[in-house]
Amino acid sequence: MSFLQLKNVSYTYPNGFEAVKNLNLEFDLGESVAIIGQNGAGKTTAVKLMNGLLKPTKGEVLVEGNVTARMTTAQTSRLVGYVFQNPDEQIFQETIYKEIAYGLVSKKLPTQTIQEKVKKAAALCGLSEVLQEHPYNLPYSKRKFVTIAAVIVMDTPVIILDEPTAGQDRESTELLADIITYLSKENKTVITITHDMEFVAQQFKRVIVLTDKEKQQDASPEIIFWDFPLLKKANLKQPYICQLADRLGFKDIITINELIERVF
Ligand SMILES: Nc1ncnc2c1ncn2[C@@H]1O[C@H](COP(=O)(O)OP(=O)(O)OP(=O)(O)O)[C@@H](O)[C@H]1O
Repeated sequence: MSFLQLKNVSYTYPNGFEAVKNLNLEFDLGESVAIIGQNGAGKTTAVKLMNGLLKPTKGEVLVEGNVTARMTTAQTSRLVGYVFQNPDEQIFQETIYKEIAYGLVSKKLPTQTIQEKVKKAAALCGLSEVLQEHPYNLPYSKRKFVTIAAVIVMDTPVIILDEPTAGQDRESTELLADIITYLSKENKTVITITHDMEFVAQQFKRVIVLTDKEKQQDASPEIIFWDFPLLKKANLKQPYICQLADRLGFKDIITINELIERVF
């Protein structure tokens, strides 16, 4: 049985708008998965259903075999951590240390354990030097790493990152890739929503495409980024390396190394 399952899940917002329809998905521990799709496709709604912030209006979400509709949001979020799209919806402490430590303090862990865990999460997220700063002394892109550290520190089996690449420069995107790789090695399930197709091609072996509330595809990037009707339907662009390979007459390539091997 998969750790996280969505079975025929639909969600209609209180205003009557259906944002997710008949979604069936399964995630195992240790998997690293990207969710992509046009604006408004239902990606954020889908992940909020996974961590219990929303409960399905039809179907079931199961975490470790338990139905989230019968769990409190707090219980579900102890298993499925969610880093919000907008860090400013998540940050409310006056130092970065306190922000990362908040969940651990709520769990009443010993101070030394808290210090050790915060130090480790901060180092992973490139925040070791700024722990005593006010979060709003950092730029928006760095505040996103504060919220990532605050979720990682809770050690949940599943971690959802909602658009972590938005507004990030090359160095920060590489740091994100390192964080995701580290978490996968720790046997965490990492589910990442992103509009950065280059990042998806480089980082993920499994990609889920949502369009207009429904799942269109759940496959490897090699399949997804060479499925032109799907890319058109989902309003997605091929990564540049695929575009170049296509012009050179090669197919099914998604990395620079693959292209080099074919050319030379
Ligand atoms: N609280 C809400 N009440 C009503 N409709 C909502 C609410 N939140 C989101 N929606 C609508 O549900 C649809 C799906 O939104 P969602 O944020 O899940 O999409 P998304 O794929 O994450 O989009 P984006 O890539 O732009 O973040 C959109 O049409 C959105 O306007």
